[in-house]
Amino acid sequence: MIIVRNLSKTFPPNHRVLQRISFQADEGELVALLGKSGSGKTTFFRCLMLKEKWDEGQYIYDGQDISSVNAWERFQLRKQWAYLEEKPALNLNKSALKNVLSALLFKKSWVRFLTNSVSEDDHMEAMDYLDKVGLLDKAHEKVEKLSGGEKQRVAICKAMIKGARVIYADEPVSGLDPEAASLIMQDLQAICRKEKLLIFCSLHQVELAEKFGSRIWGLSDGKLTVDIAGRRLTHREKELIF
Ligand SMILES: Nc1ncnc2c1ncn2[C@@H]1O[C@H](COP(=O)(O)OP(=O)(O)OP(=O)(O)O)[C@@H](O)[C@H]1O
Repeated sequence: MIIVRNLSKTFPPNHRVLQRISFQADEGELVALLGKSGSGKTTFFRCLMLKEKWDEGQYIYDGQDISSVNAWERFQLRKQWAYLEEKPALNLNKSALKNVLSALLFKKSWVRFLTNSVSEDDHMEAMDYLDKVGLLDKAHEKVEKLSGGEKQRVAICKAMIKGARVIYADEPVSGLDPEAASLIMQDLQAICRKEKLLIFCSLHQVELAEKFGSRIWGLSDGKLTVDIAGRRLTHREKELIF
């Protein structure tokens, strides 16, 4: 699904953040990305989401070389990707349900877009996703009243209803207590398996990467120093990352 060869990124004047990163990742994989603070995890995601330009390297998505796509194709590609942040960008004054439905903005027909109307199907689909993440009873609750973990689950529902095929989750469980963090990781693992998504998830907690990652990557000094199937990391592997 994604093939990257020798991707490098330098911030001016000469801060090299990513150095010749190469990998292939496919649908159904949950890639847990570990790395020290400042190791380049966010920059890496931003490059893959075309929010940041890279200096050199080849990036192929679904067989298509990204360097050759035009602005319209980029726009279409971006619709297939979702970004989950530590603090999800939600409208706090609106209900969980309305926040989820807002992700349909670009999927709606023009008539429904202009009249801002929601079809019965959209409504049911949004409720289904909220149900899947255990938020059905909070569907009509204002987001400002939800906990950090619940807000993150609303953001996951937004990604799902948008029809995202790739999710970039940038430290989605930072700031959550261990139980809430584990629930979010369980949700990501479940949708990854069921919907055959490709999920990249940057984490600071090694244990979560070991428990939920189908694959574990380590980023250090701008290089992918570890790329293994999900399992307990050895001492040596941890040293290569931290
Ligand atoms: N727009 C920018 N201009 C210049 N330098 C930047 C820019 N964005 C990030 N950097 C630098 O690139 C390096 C990597 O930053 P990045 O945010 O990608 O790391 P990270 O691994 O996500 O960190 P953290 O775990 O703390 O979120 C840092 O040294 C940062 O200061």
